[in-house]
Amino acid sequence: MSTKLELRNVTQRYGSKVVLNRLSLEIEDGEFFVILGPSGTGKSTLLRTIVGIERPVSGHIILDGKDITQLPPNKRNIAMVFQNYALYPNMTVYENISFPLRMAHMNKQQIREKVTSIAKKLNIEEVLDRNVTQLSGGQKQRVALSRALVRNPAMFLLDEPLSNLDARVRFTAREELKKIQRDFNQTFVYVTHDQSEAQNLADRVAVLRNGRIEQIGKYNELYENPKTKWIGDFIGDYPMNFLDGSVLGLDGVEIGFRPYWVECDSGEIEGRVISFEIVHESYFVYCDVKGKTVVVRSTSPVESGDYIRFSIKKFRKYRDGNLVEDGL
Ligand SMILES: Nc1ncnc2c1ncn2[C@@H]1O[C@H](COP(=O)(O)OP(=O)(O)OP(=O)(O)O)[C@@H](O)[C@H]1O
Repeated sequence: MSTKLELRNVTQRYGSKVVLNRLSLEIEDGEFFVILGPSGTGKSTLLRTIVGIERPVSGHIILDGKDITQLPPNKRNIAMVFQNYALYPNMTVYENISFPLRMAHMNKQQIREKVTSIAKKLNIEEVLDRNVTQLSGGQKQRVALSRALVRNPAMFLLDEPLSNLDARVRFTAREELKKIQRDFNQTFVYVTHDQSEAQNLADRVAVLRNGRIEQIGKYNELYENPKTKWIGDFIGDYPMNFLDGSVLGLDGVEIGFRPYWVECDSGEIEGRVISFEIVHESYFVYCDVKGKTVVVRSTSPVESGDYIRFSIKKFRKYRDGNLVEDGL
Protein backbone atom coordinates (compact mmCIF):
# COMPACT_ATOMS: atom_id res chain seq x y z
CA MET A 1 0.00 0.00 0.00
CA SER A 2 1.27 3.44 -0.85
CA THR A 3 -0.37 6.83 -0.98
CA LYS A 4 -0.06 10.53 -1.57
CA LEU A 5 0.87 12.91 1.25
CA GLU A 6 0.03 16.61 1.39
CA LEU A 7 1.14 19.18 3.92
CA ARG A 8 -0.84 22.41 3.89
CA ASN A 9 0.59 25.45 5.67
CA VAL A 10 2.06 23.38 8.47
CA THR A 11 3.54 25.43 11.30
CA GLN A 12 5.46 23.94 14.19
CA ARG A 13 6.82 25.87 17.14
CA TYR A 14 8.90 25.12 20.21
CA GLY A 15 8.07 27.90 22.68
CA SER A 16 8.45 31.09 20.69
CA LYS A 17 10.79 29.47 18.13
CA VAL A 18 9.07 28.77 14.81
CA VAL A 19 10.64 25.59 13.39
CA LEU A 20 8.28 24.89 10.47
CA ASN A 21 6.84 28.01 8.91
CA ARG A 22 3.58 27.55 6.92
CA LEU A 23 5.19 24.72 5.04
CA SER A 24 3.29 23.20 2.12
CA LEU A 25 4.34 20.13 0.22
CA GLU A 26 2.99 17.28 -1.89
CA ILE A 27 4.68 13.89 -2.02
CA GLU A 28 3.53 11.52 -4.73
CA ASP A 29 2.70 7.87 -4.46
CA GLY A 30 5.81 5.72 -4.84
CA GLU A 31 8.17 8.68 -4.74
CA PHE A 32 11.64 8.65 -3.17
CA PHE A 33 11.50 12.10 -1.65
CA VAL A 34 14.62 13.51 0.03
CA ILE A 35 14.72 16.38 2.51
CA LEU A 36 18.05 18.20 2.65
CA GLY A 37 19.09 21.19 4.68
CA PRO A 38 21.61 22.52 7.17
CA SER A 39 21.56 21.41 10.78
CA GLY A 40 18.68 22.76 12.85
CA THR A 41 16.42 23.72 9.95
CA GLY A 42 13.56 21.46 11.04
CA LYS A 43 14.11 18.28 8.98
CA SER A 44 13.57 15.86 11.87
CA THR A 45 10.75 18.00 13.20
CA LEU A 46 9.06 17.70 9.81
CA LEU A 47 9.25 13.88 9.96
CA ARG A 48 8.04 13.78 13.57
CA THR A 49 5.12 15.99 12.60
CA ILE A 50 4.18 13.79 9.64
CA VAL A 51 4.33 10.60 11.71
CA GLY A 52 2.33 12.27 14.49
CA ILE A 53 4.86 12.22 17.36
CA GLU A 54 4.26 15.97 17.33
CA ARG A 55 1.14 17.89 16.35
CA PRO A 56 1.49 21.06 14.30
CA VAL A 57 0.26 24.28 15.89
CA SER A 58 -1.56 25.00 12.64
CA GLY A 59 -2.00 23.57 9.17
CA HIS A 60 -3.11 20.21 7.85
CA ILE A 61 -1.60 16.87 6.98
CA ILE A 62 -3.55 14.92 4.39
CA LEU A 63 -2.82 11.29 3.60
CA ASP A 64 -4.62 9.85 0.60
CA GLY A 65 -7.25 12.60 0.77
CA LYS A 66 -7.91 12.08 4.50
CA ASP A 67 -7.04 14.71 7.11
CA ILE A 68 -4.81 12.91 9.63
CA THR A 69 -3.59 16.03 11.48
CA GLN A 70 -5.25 15.07 14.76
CA LEU A 71 -4.71 11.30 14.56
CA PRO A 72 -2.26 9.63 16.97
CA PRO A 73 0.83 8.00 15.38
CA ASN A 74 -0.54 4.43 15.66
CA LYS A 75 -3.63 5.39 13.64
CA ARG A 76 -1.68 6.93 10.75
CA ASN A 77 -0.16 3.82 9.23
CA ILE A 78 3.12 5.63 8.58
CA ALA A 79 6.35 3.84 9.46
CA MET A 80 9.39 5.68 10.76
CA VAL A 81 12.92 4.29 10.66
CA PHE A 82 15.24 6.09 13.05
CA GLN A 83 18.95 6.78 12.76
CA ASN A 84 19.75 4.27 15.53
CA TYR A 85 17.08 1.84 14.18
CA ALA A 86 15.40 1.60 17.63
CA LEU A 87 15.45 -2.21 17.64
CA TYR A 88 14.54 -4.11 20.82
CA PRO A 89 17.98 -5.24 22.07
CA ASN A 90 16.75 -8.15 24.18
CA MET A 91 14.93 -9.78 21.27
CA THR A 92 16.01 -11.88 18.31
CA VAL A 93 15.70 -10.64 14.76
CA TYR A 94 12.58 -12.77 14.32
CA GLU A 95 11.02 -11.35 17.48
CA ASN A 96 11.83 -7.82 16.40
CA ILE A 97 10.28 -8.18 12.97
CA SER A 98 7.23 -10.05 14.21
CA PHE A 99 6.61 -7.62 17.08
CA PRO A 100 4.03 -5.40 15.32
CA LEU A 101 2.14 -8.47 14.07
CA ARG A 102 2.05 -10.03 17.53
CA MET A 103 0.72 -6.73 18.87
CA ALA A 104 -2.00 -6.92 16.20
CA HIS A 105 -2.84 -10.48 17.39
CA MET A 106 -2.17 -12.10 14.04
CA ASN A 107 -2.06 -15.91 14.22
CA LYS A 108 1.33 -17.63 14.58
CA GLN A 109 1.31 -19.35 11.23
CA GLN A 110 0.53 -16.13 9.34
CA ILE A 111 3.21 -14.29 11.29
CA ARG A 112 5.80 -16.91 10.39
CA GLU A 113 4.92 -16.75 6.69
CA LYS A 114 5.00 -12.97 6.60
CA VAL A 115 8.27 -12.59 8.52
CA THR A 116 10.02 -15.29 6.49
CA SER A 117 8.90 -13.82 3.20
CA ILE A 118 10.14 -10.31 4.10
CA ALA A 119 13.39 -11.64 5.61
CA LYS A 120 14.05 -13.54 2.38
CA LYS A 121 13.54 -10.44 0.26
CA LEU A 122 15.82 -8.39 2.49
CA ASN A 123 18.44 -11.09 2.72
CA ILE A 124 18.38 -11.57 6.50
CA GLU A 125 16.82 -15.03 6.53
CA GLU A 126 20.05 -16.50 7.90
CA VAL A 127 20.10 -14.29 10.96
CA LEU A 128 16.48 -14.58 12.10
CA ASP A 129 17.44 -16.42 15.30
CA ARG A 130 20.26 -14.11 16.25
CA ASN A 131 20.03 -11.46 18.88
CA VAL A 132 20.00 -8.03 17.22
CA THR A 133 23.07 -6.96 19.18
CA GLN A 134 25.08 -9.49 17.11
CA LEU A 135 24.32 -7.84 13.77
CA SER A 136 26.28 -5.50 11.54
CA GLY A 137 25.02 -1.97 10.97
CA GLY A 138 23.70 -2.85 7.52
CA GLN A 139 21.85 -5.89 8.88
CA LYS A 140 20.31 -3.81 11.67
CA GLN A 141 19.04 -1.40 9.08
CA ARG A 142 17.41 -4.23 7.15
CA VAL A 143 15.80 -5.56 10.33
CA ALA A 144 14.40 -2.11 11.10
CA LEU A 145 13.04 -1.86 7.56
CA SER A 146 11.59 -5.38 7.74
CA ARG A 147 9.85 -4.59 11.01
CA ALA A 148 8.25 -1.60 9.31
CA LEU A 149 7.46 -3.46 6.07
CA VAL A 150 5.51 -6.27 7.77
CA ARG A 151 2.97 -3.68 8.88
CA ASN A 152 2.36 -2.78 5.26
CA PRO A 153 2.50 0.97 5.95
CA ALA A 154 1.22 3.68 3.62
CA MET A 155 4.65 5.28 3.60
CA PHE A 156 8.07 5.28 5.20
CA LEU A 157 9.86 8.11 6.92
CA LEU A 158 13.60 7.65 7.30
CA ASP A 159 15.77 9.96 9.40
CA GLU A 160 19.41 9.70 8.29
CA PRO A 161 19.25 5.90 8.24
CA LEU A 162 22.75 5.43 6.82
CA SER A 163 24.67 7.90 8.94
CA ASN A 164 25.85 5.30 11.47
CA LEU A 165 27.40 3.06 8.82
CA ASP A 166 31.01 3.22 7.71
CA ALA A 167 31.72 4.46 4.19
CA ARG A 168 31.88 1.14 2.37
CA VAL A 169 28.81 -0.47 3.96
CA ARG A 170 27.02 2.79 3.46
CA PHE A 171 27.36 2.57 -0.28
CA THR A 172 25.90 -0.96 -0.47
CA ALA A 173 23.21 -0.11 2.06
CA ARG A 174 22.22 2.86 -0.09
CA GLU A 175 21.84 0.68 -3.17
CA GLU A 176 19.82 -1.85 -1.18
CA LEU A 177 17.55 0.83 0.17
CA LYS A 178 16.77 2.07 -3.30
CA LYS A 179 16.05 -1.46 -4.46
CA ILE A 180 13.71 -2.12 -1.53
CA GLN A 181 11.85 1.11 -2.23
CA ARG A 182 11.38 0.10 -5.86
CA ASP A 183 10.60 -3.57 -5.23
CA PHE A 184 7.96 -2.77 -2.62
CA ASN A 185 6.78 0.28 -4.58
CA GLN A 186 6.87 2.33 -1.39
CA THR A 187 6.80 6.07 -0.80
CA PHE A 188 9.96 7.08 1.07
CA VAL A 189 10.50 10.42 2.78
CA TYR A 190 14.15 10.50 3.60
CA VAL A 191 16.13 13.04 5.61
CA THR A 192 19.86 13.34 5.03
CA HIS A 193 22.81 15.69 5.27
CA ASP A 194 24.59 13.83 2.52
CA GLN A 195 24.21 15.32 -0.95
CA SER A 196 25.54 12.25 -2.71
CA GLU A 197 22.69 10.28 -1.13
CA ALA A 198 20.21 12.89 -2.32
CA GLN A 199 21.69 12.80 -5.81
CA ASN A 200 21.63 9.01 -6.02
CA LEU A 201 18.39 8.19 -4.29
CA ALA A 202 15.96 11.02 -4.79
CA ASP A 203 13.22 11.35 -7.36
CA ARG A 204 12.84 14.85 -5.91
CA VAL A 205 14.67 16.86 -3.28
CA ALA A 206 13.27 19.58 -1.02
CA VAL A 207 15.81 21.91 0.56
CA LEU A 208 14.70 23.29 3.91
CA ARG A 209 15.90 26.63 5.16
CA ASN A 210 14.59 28.17 8.37
CA GLY A 211 11.49 25.98 8.38
CA ARG A 212 10.52 26.75 4.79
CA ILE A 213 11.18 25.06 1.50
CA GLU A 214 13.75 27.09 -0.38
CA GLN A 215 13.60 24.95 -3.53
CA ILE A 216 12.11 21.65 -4.59
CA GLY A 217 12.87 19.57 -7.68
CA LYS A 218 15.17 16.96 -9.15
CA TYR A 219 18.68 17.18 -7.70
CA ASN A 220 20.04 18.09 -11.08
CA GLU A 221 17.60 21.00 -11.47
CA LEU A 222 18.72 22.37 -8.12
CA TYR A 223 22.34 22.01 -9.15
CA GLU A 224 21.91 23.53 -12.60
CA ASN A 225 19.40 26.26 -11.83
CA PRO A 226 19.53 27.26 -8.18
CA LYS A 227 16.56 29.57 -7.59
CA THR A 228 18.51 31.56 -5.04
CA LYS A 229 22.17 32.27 -4.34
CA TRP A 230 21.69 30.45 -1.06
CA ILE A 231 20.75 27.24 -2.92
CA GLY A 232 23.69 27.72 -5.29
CA ASP A 233 25.94 27.92 -2.28
CA PHE A 234 24.35 24.95 -0.49
CA ILE A 235 23.96 22.47 -3.37
CA GLY A 236 26.95 20.93 -5.12
CA ASP A 237 30.33 19.52 -4.18
CA TYR A 238 31.68 23.06 -4.36
CA PRO A 239 29.52 26.12 -3.66
CA MET A 240 28.51 28.08 -6.74
CA ASN A 241 30.84 31.00 -7.49
CA PHE A 242 29.39 34.50 -7.62
CA LEU A 243 30.95 37.54 -9.26
CA ASP A 244 29.65 40.96 -10.17
CA GLY A 245 28.16 40.83 -13.68
CA SER A 246 30.50 43.61 -14.75
CA VAL A 247 33.26 41.00 -15.27
CA LEU A 248 31.23 39.94 -18.33
CA GLY A 249 29.93 43.42 -19.13
CA LEU A 250 26.54 42.76 -17.49
CA ASP A 251 25.13 45.55 -15.35
CA GLY A 252 22.91 45.23 -12.30
CA VAL A 253 23.28 41.48 -11.84
CA GLU A 254 25.59 38.97 -10.25
CA ILE A 255 26.64 35.92 -12.18
CA GLY A 256 26.74 32.45 -10.67
CA PHE A 257 28.85 29.64 -12.12
CA ARG A 258 30.13 26.24 -11.09
CA PRO A 259 33.86 25.38 -11.10
CA TYR A 260 33.04 23.04 -14.00
CA TRP A 261 31.48 25.76 -16.12
CA VAL A 262 34.75 27.48 -16.98
CA GLU A 263 37.55 26.88 -19.41
CA CYS A 264 41.00 27.66 -18.09
CA ASP A 265 44.29 28.80 -19.72
CA SER A 266 42.81 31.72 -21.65
CA GLY A 267 39.81 34.00 -21.41
CA GLU A 268 38.38 37.26 -20.20
CA ILE A 269 38.89 36.80 -16.47
CA GLU A 270 42.14 36.82 -14.55
CA GLY A 271 42.62 35.45 -11.05
CA ARG A 272 45.51 35.01 -8.67
CA VAL A 273 45.90 31.45 -7.35
CA ILE A 274 45.47 31.30 -3.58
CA SER A 275 45.53 27.51 -3.22
CA PHE A 276 44.41 24.39 -5.03
CA GLU A 277 43.46 20.76 -4.51
CA ILE A 278 43.79 17.87 -6.91
CA VAL A 279 40.74 15.64 -7.37
CA HIS A 280 40.68 12.90 -10.02
CA GLU A 281 43.47 14.53 -12.04
CA SER A 282 41.75 17.92 -12.07
CA TYR A 283 43.01 20.99 -10.26
CA PHE A 284 40.36 22.82 -8.26
CA VAL A 285 41.88 26.23 -8.05
CA TYR A 286 40.89 28.80 -5.43
CA CYS A 287 41.65 32.15 -6.94
CA ASP A 288 41.16 35.78 -6.14
CA VAL A 289 39.22 37.72 -8.76
CA LYS A 290 38.93 41.41 -7.88
CA GLY A 291 38.91 40.63 -4.16
CA LYS A 292 36.46 37.70 -4.34
CA THR A 293 37.45 34.04 -4.03
CA VAL A 294 36.17 31.68 -6.70
CA VAL A 295 36.94 28.02 -7.44
CA VAL A 296 37.60 26.91 -11.01
CA ARG A 297 38.53 23.54 -12.45
CA SER A 298 41.71 23.40 -14.45
CA THR A 299 43.35 20.46 -16.15
CA SER A 300 46.73 22.22 -16.22
CA PRO A 301 48.94 22.29 -13.14
CA VAL A 302 49.06 25.55 -11.15
CA GLU A 303 51.14 26.98 -8.31
CA SER A 304 50.03 29.29 -5.52
CA GLY A 305 50.74 32.90 -6.48
CA ASP A 306 50.36 32.20 -10.24
CA TYR A 307 47.98 34.22 -12.32
CA ILE A 308 45.51 32.18 -14.38
CA ARG A 309 43.04 33.19 -17.02
CA PHE A 310 39.66 31.57 -17.63
CA SER A 311 36.46 32.08 -19.54
CA ILE A 312 33.00 31.33 -18.17
CA LYS A 313 31.19 28.99 -20.56
CA LYS A 314 27.91 28.83 -18.68
CA PHE A 315 26.44 31.01 -15.96
CA ARG A 316 23.21 32.06 -14.25
CA LYS A 317 22.18 35.63 -13.47
CA TYR A 318 21.06 36.70 -9.99
CA ARG A 319 19.44 39.88 -8.77
CA ASP A 320 18.85 40.50 -5.04
CA GLY A 321 19.89 36.91 -4.36
CA ASN A 322 17.29 35.42 -6.74
CA LEU A 323 17.69 33.77 -10.11
CA VAL A 324 16.83 36.01 -13.04
CA GLU A 325 14.83 33.61 -15.18
CA ASP A 326 16.05 35.00 -18.49
CA GLY A 327 19.57 34.24 -17.24
CA LEU A 328 19.27 30.62 -18.33
N1 LIG B 1 11.73 19.03 21.57
C1 LIG B 1 12.27 20.22 21.27
N2 LIG B 1 12.16 21.28 22.10
C2 LIG B 1 12.69 22.47 21.79
N3 LIG B 1 13.39 22.73 20.65
C3 LIG B 1 13.55 21.72 19.79
C4 LIG B 1 13.01 20.42 20.04
N4 LIG B 1 13.33 19.62 18.99
C5 LIG B 1 14.04 20.39 18.13
N5 LIG B 1 14.18 21.64 18.58
C6 LIG B 1 14.84 22.77 17.90
O1 LIG B 1 14.16 22.95 16.66
C7 LIG B 1 15.08 23.21 15.61
C8 LIG B 1 14.93 22.17 14.50
O2 LIG B 1 15.35 20.91 14.99
P1 LIG B 1 15.40 19.62 14.05
O3 LIG B 1 15.94 18.51 14.88
O4 LIG B 1 14.07 19.44 13.42
O5 LIG B 1 16.44 20.09 12.96
P2 LIG B 1 17.20 19.22 11.86
O6 LIG B 1 17.13 20.02 10.61
O7 LIG B 1 16.66 17.85 11.84
O8 LIG B 1 18.66 19.25 12.45
P3 LIG B 1 19.86 18.18 12.29
O9 LIG B 1 20.19 18.16 10.83
O10 LIG B 1 20.94 18.77 13.14
O11 LIG B 1 19.34 16.86 12.80
C9 LIG B 1 16.45 23.24 16.25
O12 LIG B 1 16.78 24.57 16.52
C10 LIG B 1 16.27 22.45 17.53
O13 LIG B 1 17.16 22.89 18.52
